[in-house]
Amino acid sequence: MAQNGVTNGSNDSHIPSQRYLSTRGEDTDCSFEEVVLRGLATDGGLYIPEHIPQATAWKSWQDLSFSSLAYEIMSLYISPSEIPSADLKNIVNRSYSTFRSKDVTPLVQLDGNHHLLELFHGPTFAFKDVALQFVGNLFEYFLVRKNEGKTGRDRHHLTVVGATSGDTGSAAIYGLRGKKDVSVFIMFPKGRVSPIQELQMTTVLDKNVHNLSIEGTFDDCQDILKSMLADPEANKPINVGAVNSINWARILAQITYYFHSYFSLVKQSSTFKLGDKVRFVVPTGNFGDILAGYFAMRMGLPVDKLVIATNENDILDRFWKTGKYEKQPAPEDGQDITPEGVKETLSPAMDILVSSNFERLLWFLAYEFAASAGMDDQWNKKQAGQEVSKWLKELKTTGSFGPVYQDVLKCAKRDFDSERVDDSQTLETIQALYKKVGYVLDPHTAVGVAATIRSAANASPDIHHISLSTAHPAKFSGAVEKALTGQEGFDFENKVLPKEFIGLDKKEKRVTEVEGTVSKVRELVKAQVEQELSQA
Ligand SMILES: Cc1ncc(COP(=O)(O)O)c(C=O)c1O
Ligand SMILES: N[C@@H](CCOP(=O)(O)O)C(=O)O
Repeated sequence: MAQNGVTNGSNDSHIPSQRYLSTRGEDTDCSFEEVVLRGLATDGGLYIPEHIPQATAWKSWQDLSFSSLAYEIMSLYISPSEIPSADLKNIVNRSYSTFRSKDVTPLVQLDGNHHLLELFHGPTFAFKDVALQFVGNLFEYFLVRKNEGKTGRDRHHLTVVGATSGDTGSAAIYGLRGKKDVSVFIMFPKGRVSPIQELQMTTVLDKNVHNLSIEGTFDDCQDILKSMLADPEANKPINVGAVNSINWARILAQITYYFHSYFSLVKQSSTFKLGDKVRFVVPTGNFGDILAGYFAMRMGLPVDKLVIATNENDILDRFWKTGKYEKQPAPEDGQDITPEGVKETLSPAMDILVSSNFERLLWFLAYEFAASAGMDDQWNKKQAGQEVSKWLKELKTTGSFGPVYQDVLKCAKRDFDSERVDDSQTLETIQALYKKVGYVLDPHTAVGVAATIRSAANASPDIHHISLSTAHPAKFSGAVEKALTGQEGFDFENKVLPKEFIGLDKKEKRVTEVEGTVSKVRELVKAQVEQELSQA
């Protein structure tokens, strides 16, 4: 094995690579490396694998460690001709060695058939670490390989630009800080991330890390990012890459914990057997986390339903109820003005108007609809790409599309349920669970737990629910203290706050305020990268 886990030859290099295509159908036959380094497809769509692999041997994975399981799953999507097996194992092992829990993502029983999947034991205390520790090492791997024997300006330099409502930013920074040949720029909406989230980002002073505070919402930051990625010519000479869940590697890495938690449930519960179906409930914003569950299900994991839990920014919940995807709901009776923009809620990481990964699910729904015509796979794929392009164009120009065909909505409802949880229900859920079992939920997880309680009321009593716990409660002290101050035994400073967060506010910070336009952000990024390269 050479530097940073890159090997030069492999016995398995004859195996053909899994190929990828864009949801808009114009960008096809791409390698895993191209997909990861580009982030967004060249036609503005999102990359998906040409085929969802079947995990025929999934039952034999039940005793594997988290890293070994991740390796097995990823091997089905990344051919050893692209990343030799020994290298992939090395990348995966290094990525999960930074987690505080030996199980990486432990499963905790809350109550009867309700379990909580704790995804916050990584460096930044949020579920994003599971993917971004891996993505950081993956970028490094590809860059080391590309730059072998090259010096100075000949080296390939990657400029990662990210948009965050709080968690992706710090997880990306911790995944990439100090790495060679990479610069990281994270845009966050000024005043709309929690104080701890902002400190987690702005107190990282590595030379390759830059925080940009943008006047506007998360959607504004995401739009700037997408515009930059869609115009590589204007970015020249820098190569812009993505760490948001538009990057396929993010989704891929998240598939592991659906399988892992399923196997943990089999081990922990006397009433749940290998092969039984489970419901996963996922607090949802950009639709990345739950999409990984969809892939797990399509690979063969027995899933009864995937339950989308939204806050008051409920575009997805409205789609599942009406088949219409619209940024703003139509005014209710007696209300003549449609409320404008995103709502600020107690679960700010999900304060999103448009969910970027929903486009990936739309492609699979459109493909299934096309396949019912009985034509061949190529035709179905072409139809799916055209349909998705049409829907997304309509969304861009009118702010909505749909209602989609009844059969498309039927397929969506077969695999998913949806629940909308408002702020008062979020607070009630944090309080009720604390009183019942003494467990402190973060507000995003509470949205999921409230949805689980509703889902359980409508499901067979035998069905087990796994709620995804997406962040540590200390990241959202405002909501947690609002719900629990005065409750017996509640002591935020001494019982909730992890030692890693103490004193963050006293540390030196670095952040730049930037006007929220593509041209201003691009200008700043280019100038900064030029400076970094000239000093390298
Ligand atoms: C704590 C937390 N929960 C839930 C979500 C929603 O996840 P997704 O955007 O993948 O749907 C996010 C942000 O992405 C988050 O930071
Ligand atoms: N909630 C996210 C928003 C960005 O989502 P991503 O999963 O697409 O990166 C955040 O915390 O930044």
